[in-house]
Amino acid sequence: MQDTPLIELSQVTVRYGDPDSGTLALTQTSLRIDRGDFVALVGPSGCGKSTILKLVAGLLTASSGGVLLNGREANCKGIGIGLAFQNPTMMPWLTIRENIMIPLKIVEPYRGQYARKKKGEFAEKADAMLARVGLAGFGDKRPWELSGGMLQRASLCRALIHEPQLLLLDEPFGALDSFTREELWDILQQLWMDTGSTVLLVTHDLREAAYLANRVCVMSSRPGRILEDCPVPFPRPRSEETTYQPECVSLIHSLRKQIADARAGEPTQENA
Ligand SMILES: Nc1ncnc2c1ncn2[C@@H]1O[C@H](COP(=O)(O)OP(=O)(O)OP(=O)(O)O)[C@@H](O)[C@H]1O
Repeated sequence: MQDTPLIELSQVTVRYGDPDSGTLALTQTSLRIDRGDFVALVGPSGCGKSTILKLVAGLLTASSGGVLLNGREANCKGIGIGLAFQNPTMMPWLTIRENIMIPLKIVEPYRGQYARKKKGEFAEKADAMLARVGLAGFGDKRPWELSGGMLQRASLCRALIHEPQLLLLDEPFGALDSFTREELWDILQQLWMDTGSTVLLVTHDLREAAYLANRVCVMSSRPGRILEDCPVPFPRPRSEETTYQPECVSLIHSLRKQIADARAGEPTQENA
């Protein structure tokens, strides 16, 4: 018997706004993600990638079809979820350490212990995470004192500090220069390998998808659905060099072609 997947979308439809005439964002979308997997969602702009993340996070309800998390209907409280987006929103009046500790203030079982532990154990946990991402000593700084890349590192710490089972990432490195982005791929890969979290990553960067993911799911143009589910078989840990190996280059070309076909509304052919 197969284990219950952590995420299961079955024949999901999402229509925003008016139930008859609103924007149809997703149709017949099915996706299964097992615990510990790392899945990248790619596809034409506006095809519904972020909509899938919102469904999984319990921030949006499907118009029809099923969205199960750990076998139960998805809602914000079902399992621990970490979130990181393209532009990390930090509270400017808090230090970086305090920003990172925000999930501990909100999520049980940490919430009940927050008042007692925020100056001791929790602060040490935040500092240890900052050190993991190369930001040792930055805990007392305010957000405006950090660069975009540093803020994105801190935002990864905040997404992971409550040890979530699931990490949802929406173009987290999209706004960064390519060197910083590649450094953060390495950091994210290490964090994923160490924590065993399940990751669902939305990205427009196909090299990023091939570097990080175990599977890349290619979506059709809006209304979106999953067209192809491409395994990424390269051994771990991967490095920037991995993305220049012929097998990886050919995978990236194939993904690019599938998305170009999807944008043109043509049927895709795997590895064409
Ligand atoms: N709250 C909303 N109300 C109405 N329409 C929406 C809403 N959110 C998204 N949409 C529409 O639904 C479609 C899918 O949006 P979504 O943000 O999921 O796409 P995406 O693939 O993440 O886009 P991108 O790659 O450009 O970030 C788009 O046409 C978008 O305009």
